[in-house]
Amino acid sequence: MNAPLRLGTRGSALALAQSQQVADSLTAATGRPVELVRIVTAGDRSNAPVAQLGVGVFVSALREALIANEIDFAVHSYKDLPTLPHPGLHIAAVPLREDPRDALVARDGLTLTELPAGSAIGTGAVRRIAQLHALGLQLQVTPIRGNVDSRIARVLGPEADLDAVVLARAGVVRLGRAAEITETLDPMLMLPAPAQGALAIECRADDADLVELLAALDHAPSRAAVTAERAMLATLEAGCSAPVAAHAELAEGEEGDEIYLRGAVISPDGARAVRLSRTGTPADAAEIGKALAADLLDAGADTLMGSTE
Ligand SMILES: NCc1[nH]cc(CCC(=O)O)c1CC(=O)O
Repeated sequence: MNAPLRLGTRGSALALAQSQQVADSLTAATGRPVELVRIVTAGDRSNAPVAQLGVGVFVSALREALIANEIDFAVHSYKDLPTLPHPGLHIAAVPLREDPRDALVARDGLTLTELPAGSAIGTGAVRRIAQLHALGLQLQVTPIRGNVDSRIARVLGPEADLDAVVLARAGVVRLGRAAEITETLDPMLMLPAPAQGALAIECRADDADLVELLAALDHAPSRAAVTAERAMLATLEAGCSAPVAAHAELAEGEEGDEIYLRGAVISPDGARAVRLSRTGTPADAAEIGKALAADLLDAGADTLMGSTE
């Protein structure tokens, strides 16, 4: 019998939206019914800042449910996954990636450069804070946290207290709120987080039938791009604790597909940055990422922790 596959998900609006989208595309591609199973994570139960909890708390409850066979598979925002692989689990698919860029939601339809000096701009990630400082726009950068809806409400809600927020475009799009984005930020200004906009579909490594079934959702170019970005991040983590950004693009070259990987390490105060790039073939995605990380370290990435930490 075709019993429904159990897809474990967090209860946040974004997690539910992306899990439902994956469930629908799996059913469309394979005919298998999928049911969503809500998993409450330690991160959902706590009000402590994410910086203190670490994003890992959102992931580990789902992984424990997988290992305990309470669910069959899980959908993660790939950028929230630790770089170390989890024993016994397998990333069976990386579906077609959403636009990986960051987005601005500002009052009155303003773009980043149109914001008047002194405007209050909110964002949570140290990577975004560092790059906003690096732009030298005389903005008042305010650290914020919370889900996508509450962050947008800080600009557009009845009790708005900020002129703008920066967040991942993919999350806003998945929640159906793309119309509220006032500018999608060029990676030259704001290089995204490694794997931003991509999902990771994970199941038990020994569940061979499911590994094969889920492969129907895999999108090879998206997987190659994410592999390059994450290999860069993993190599840098050993030697550097400053904010890291990466963006891989695939393009047709004269001898087949080419991957173009850009990486940056920025000091937290934005005063100094190392930005470099590398190209190669998609088959060498991981090697390109590792090599770019080595280049960044050679160029001084490990010396970029500023005095703000
Ligand atoms: N940091 C939390 C997080 N993890 C994944 C997304 C959504 C975008 C994505 O899937 O990369 C977000 C929100 C954000 O950064 O604005």
